[in-house]
Amino acid sequence: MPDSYEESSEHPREPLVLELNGTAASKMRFLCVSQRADWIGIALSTALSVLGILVVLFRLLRPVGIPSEQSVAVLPYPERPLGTPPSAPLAIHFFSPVMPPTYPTSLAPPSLDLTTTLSRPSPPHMPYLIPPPPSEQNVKADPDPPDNVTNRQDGCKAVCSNGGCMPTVYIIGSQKGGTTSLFDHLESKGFCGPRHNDGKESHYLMSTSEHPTRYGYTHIFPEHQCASGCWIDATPNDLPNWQSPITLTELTTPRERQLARFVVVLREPVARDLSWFNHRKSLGGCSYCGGVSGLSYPEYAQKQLRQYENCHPSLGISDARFEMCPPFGEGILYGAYWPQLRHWKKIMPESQFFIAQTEWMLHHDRDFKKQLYKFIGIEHAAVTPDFPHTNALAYPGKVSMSSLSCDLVHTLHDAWDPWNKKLFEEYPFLESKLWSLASLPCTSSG
Ligand SMILES: Nc1ncnc2c1ncn2[C@@H]1O[C@H](COP(=O)(O)OS(=O)(=O)O)[C@@H](OP(=O)(O)O)[C@H]1O
Repeated sequence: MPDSYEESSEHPREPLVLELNGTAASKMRFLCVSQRADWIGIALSTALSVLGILVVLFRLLRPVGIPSEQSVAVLPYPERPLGTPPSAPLAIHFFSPVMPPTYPTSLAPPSLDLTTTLSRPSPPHMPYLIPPPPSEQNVKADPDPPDNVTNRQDGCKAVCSNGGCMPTVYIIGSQKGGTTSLFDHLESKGFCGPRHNDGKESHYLMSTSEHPTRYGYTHIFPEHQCASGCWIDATPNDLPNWQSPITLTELTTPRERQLARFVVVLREPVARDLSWFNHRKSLGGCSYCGGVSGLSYPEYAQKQLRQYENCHPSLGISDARFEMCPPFGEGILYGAYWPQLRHWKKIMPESQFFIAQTEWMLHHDRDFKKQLYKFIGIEHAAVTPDFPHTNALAYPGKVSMSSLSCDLVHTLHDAWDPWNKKLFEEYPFLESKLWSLASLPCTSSG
């Protein structure tokens, strides 16, 4: 048996049939490998050529306007806890996330009304409205921003890249909590809302948004279309929406998440629910108004109560109940703020939330504004008195709380009360008396 065997040029592909001892067999393996190398080489080079052609085709066919991969943050997807993610009623997807939307020219950026240079505060120290700072492991690392991001850290200015900006202020709730008046006020101070839809709410982060992308979201906030550079997304459906904070995490860089400030104004739940009922009634039929169609408020409320009582009552007042009975845009759990905030705070650092009651905001508007301005990085802005009163949506049949029977108002109050108690325990700076039974007007049956 020779030490080596070279393929004969005369019989290049004839199989070898040899009797081998152990040593020869081990050598023979190399011979076979070398014999097959040609085939493998041919296969590999063919595969590489095909791959090359595909890459060239892909780059040629990619539509103009889609960002390159480097401009899209690839971030870890937070694990979704037990239970299906709830949805919300405003199932509106406003534009294709693939191509940039067009913006109405009528939405000119408002002028900046800030008295001095804006400066972003270090994590806020406002004992009245802000919960204590989070533990260190709660605060996410802040690596260097990517090269193509304008690194503007001052004041409320957004981080912009590739022509779009990531807002730094989010009014996430509560729906019917006076968020439009609050937004209008901040707009009068130079903040800018999304350049689509109603100019206030993007509805982009909610579970109903199809294929949200960083590009699609930031281009609702186009660079150079806001004189102050301070962008807000004021979508109040985000607070009860399971998906919203998860999507926001997917679309943002760690730095952008660190700059984000979440403003939450919570309205007494019975009043909030009635306002949301009136809102849908006032529109006289709309894509998300089905829930109130043909129902009086007492009928609607009883229906919501029954659904709530039948949905995992054994889970009591718990996160699990909220997860298992997701509020699809209405009902008792839609006004249960405690588990909603807990979900958000599992994903975003606690120190970045500004939480207040609507009633407090309206009755202590100067104090509220001072604290809010500091929180969002415009502490030098002049505090102008009073909030505008917008979005009252008056219509002939508008139901007032004082016209409702005390039996109904008390029953509703009792349904929300244990959720409110949890909220007050977790945020002792909130005032339980503002939401007490005595604060709710009603008509006694006797
Ligand atoms: N300044 C002032 N004083 C008293 N009440 C006020 C004020 N600003 C807003 N509101 C009331 O807030 C309700 C609208 O809330 P939102 O703007 O958050 O609604 S929405 O979710 O954006 O549709 C809506 O409540 P209802 O009137 O009960 O429907 C508004 O009247």
